[in-house]
Amino acid sequence: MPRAAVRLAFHDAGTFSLRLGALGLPNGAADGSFLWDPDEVQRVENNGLQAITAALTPLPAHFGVSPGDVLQLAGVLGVLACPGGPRIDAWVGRPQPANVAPTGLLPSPFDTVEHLTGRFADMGFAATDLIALVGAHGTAKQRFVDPSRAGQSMDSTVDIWDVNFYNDTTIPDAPNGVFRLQSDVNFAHNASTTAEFHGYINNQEDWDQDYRTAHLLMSTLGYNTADLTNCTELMPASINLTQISTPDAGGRLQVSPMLLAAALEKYRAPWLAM
Ligand code: HEM
Ligand SMILES: [Ca+2]
Repeated sequence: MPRAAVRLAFHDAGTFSLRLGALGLPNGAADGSFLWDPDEVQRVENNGLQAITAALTPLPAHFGVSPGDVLQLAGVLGVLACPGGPRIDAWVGRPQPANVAPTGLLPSPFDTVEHLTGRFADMGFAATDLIALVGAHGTAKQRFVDPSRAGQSMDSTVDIWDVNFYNDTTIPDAPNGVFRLQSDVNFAHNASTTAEFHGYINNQEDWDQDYRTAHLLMSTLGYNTADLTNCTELMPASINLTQISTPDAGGRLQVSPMLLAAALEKYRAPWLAM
């Protein structure tokens, strides 16, 4: 469910378009329109997001808040639920969705790098933001790109929020059992993105920082944070990966299941008590 929440947060924000906005046309913001327009999740590009959308749909009415706040908070919590996932600043106060999300704007794994960087620029992202954001595929699985390999993950440590994705996507052959999206492999090698992509290999600290900045921007696309309220202090603490793991011979962190269970307990406790 946390993986789906992160992807949903992206699909909610990923129909934002500065160009459409400049023309005075509807430009899907990070407005939770998935929880408001029952048809949106039926679009083919949103396959796999049905369960998380159904789980979140009753919450705006239940809590008396907007769909955008519920959906984007779920995305921030989804990242935080991953061991090692950073605490992204959380903002609330988005108004009700103003319109159904425009179609044809979400990226396909078969789009060219040029198209994808253009689309992200139209959302307001620099190439660095895009390359930091796709690092979320380090905790992603695919089901619909190749159904015969459904359930395969996009890096070799899918349960952990780490930078192995960048290495696993760059090396000539995919590690055993890893499914690489063509678009991610292209980012690793294309002249316009390869420097950013390589910059995150073995560089957890820079990635965390850039990811936090870019995800915050993503979660507020279409809004000005001056009109929103920062509620980051209500978020649970993140799980510090280095405290619950030891590096193996290859320098990769191996998580201790016992310490991970204890950390998850600590993470969930304040929320379960509510
Ligand atoms: C170039 C842009 C992107 C493309 C082409 C892309 C494409 C995809 C595809 C094809 C899948 C697999 C869907 C399936 O078959 O089940 C996927 C999964 C996922 N994507 Fe992306 N994505 C992009 C950017 C992002 C961004 C910016 C984020 C979040 C910040 C993100 C988060 C995820 C997550 C978390 C999953 C896994 C969902 C799950 O396991 O349930 N993606 N993406
Ligand atoms: Ca939306």
